[in-house]
Amino acid sequence: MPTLGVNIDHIATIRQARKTVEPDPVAAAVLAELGGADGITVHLREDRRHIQDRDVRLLRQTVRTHLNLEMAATEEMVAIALEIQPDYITLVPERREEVTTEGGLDIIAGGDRLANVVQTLQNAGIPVSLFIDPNPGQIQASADIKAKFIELHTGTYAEAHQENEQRDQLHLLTQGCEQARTLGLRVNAGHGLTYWNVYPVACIPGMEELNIGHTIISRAALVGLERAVREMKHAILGTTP
Ligand SMILES: CC(=O)[C@@H](O)[C@H](O)COP(=O)(O)O
Ligand SMILES: NCC(=O)COP(=O)(O)O
Repeated sequence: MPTLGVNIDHIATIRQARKTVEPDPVAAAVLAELGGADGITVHLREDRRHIQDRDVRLLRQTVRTHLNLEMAATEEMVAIALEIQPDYITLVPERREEVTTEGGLDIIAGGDRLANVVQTLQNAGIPVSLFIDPNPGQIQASADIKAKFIELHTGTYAEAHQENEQRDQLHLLTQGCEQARTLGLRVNAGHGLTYWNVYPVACIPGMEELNIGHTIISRAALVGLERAVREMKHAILGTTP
């Protein structure tokens, strides 16, 4: 079954609501790891709406599992990544006006510029994951530019409320994972996964890591972060806490 990367962005959202010092994402990462997180994911956005540069620098020193830095494929972010050296990077699309990530990165349109970003980061020893829709053309393009991983965007699956639509989206994710593995890509998934919809995605053969944030932080606000992470680990395994 896949491992769990806990995205702690929205711990920082609470802090930034008052531009104060608490809750500290660095402390949250410790609690998430104590609860069983296999990795910590943070999205350093161009607009710094939640995670700050200071958070990423301190997390590099304190995370004991692995640190996944989500970022746009910009010069600014590449420079930060090369300085901080996360365990891996996930390139994601970004629009300042968006509430949250709205879709996958367009690898096909990214062309040589995106290929050069992937090469620069991987030449520096940082494996790159590309956050993409489960689209065969985007998966092929990800392999063509020699990314190590893809992260399949599960947002459309998560938003599907009809059983047949959920089934169709799950099939797309399963097919996408199979195609990616055949091309030598390692496969993660994430976005919009919850305690109630995660298990079918966790059962996809070859799925390595699920990056999950909002639902865990939401539950943590009521029951505490260690417990929320432990319960997500059980949800992924299909076991009872
Ligand atoms: C790429 C993705 O789905 C999330 O990891 C991303 O971090 C969402 O952005 P927010 O955390 O700002 O909602
Ligand atoms: N890449 C997905 C992620 O890190 C968390 O997304 P979400 O669970 O907050 O929607």
